[in-house]
Amino acid sequence: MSGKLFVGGNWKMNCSKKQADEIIAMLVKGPLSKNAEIVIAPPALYLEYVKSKAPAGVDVAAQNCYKEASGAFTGEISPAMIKDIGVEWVILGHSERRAIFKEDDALIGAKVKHALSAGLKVIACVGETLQERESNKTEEVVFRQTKAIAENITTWENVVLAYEPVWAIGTGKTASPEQAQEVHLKLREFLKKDFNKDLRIIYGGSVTGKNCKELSAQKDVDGFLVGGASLKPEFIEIINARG
Ligand SMILES: O=C[C@H](O)COP(=O)(O)O
Repeated sequence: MSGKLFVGGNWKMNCSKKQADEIIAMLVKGPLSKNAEIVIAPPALYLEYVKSKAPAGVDVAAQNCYKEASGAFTGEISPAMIKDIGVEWVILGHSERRAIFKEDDALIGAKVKHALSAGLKVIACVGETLQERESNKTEEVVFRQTKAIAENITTWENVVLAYEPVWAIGTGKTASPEQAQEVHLKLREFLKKDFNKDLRIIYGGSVTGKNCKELSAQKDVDGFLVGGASLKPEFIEIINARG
């Protein structure tokens, strides 16, 4: 899919207010390519603060939300609350949510549906573990996860699909540009065949200033979801990967 390079920065459970200020100062200084769509995802506690300080052209995302608008769900936040503070995006289905917090395809699908109906835009994540890749199950796993998401999409233009092989997340072991391209193309073909739709498909997993250019040059890589490097100065290099 052509268009701007989509660059998401997932801060995960990192940063203090002071560190948030430092990252924002780095983004204010830039330079930020006009050919990039930038979305940063701080922890929920800092969403409103980061939103108020982020420079023009940098959007903000929550890292998760629940599938209901309100109620007795201690510890959760709803899409309505995210919208209420002026934040437009949410990340759903991240592999850390799947593995550590035991979120399954059905819950992720329900979250996608509700977030979209509340007017949020969604970065929905899929990806196989090392064991699944080594037993040739990559396709089966990412198709199953993508199907559970796609079946719940009502507004396709408001969804970005993030392919994040679990073995590449936070490990320094990036998928090669060929490995990323291969899965992205398969996902695109799957969406076309089963849903007659296209989505922006971004790559996540140890993206750095060093490997971003080659990855971003792949035909079916529409951008990145960056973890660790989104907290560092090299995030600017990644934003500018395509110039
Ligand atoms: O959401 C981001 C991904 O989990 C990638 O994290 P990473 O860049 O630290 O490997």
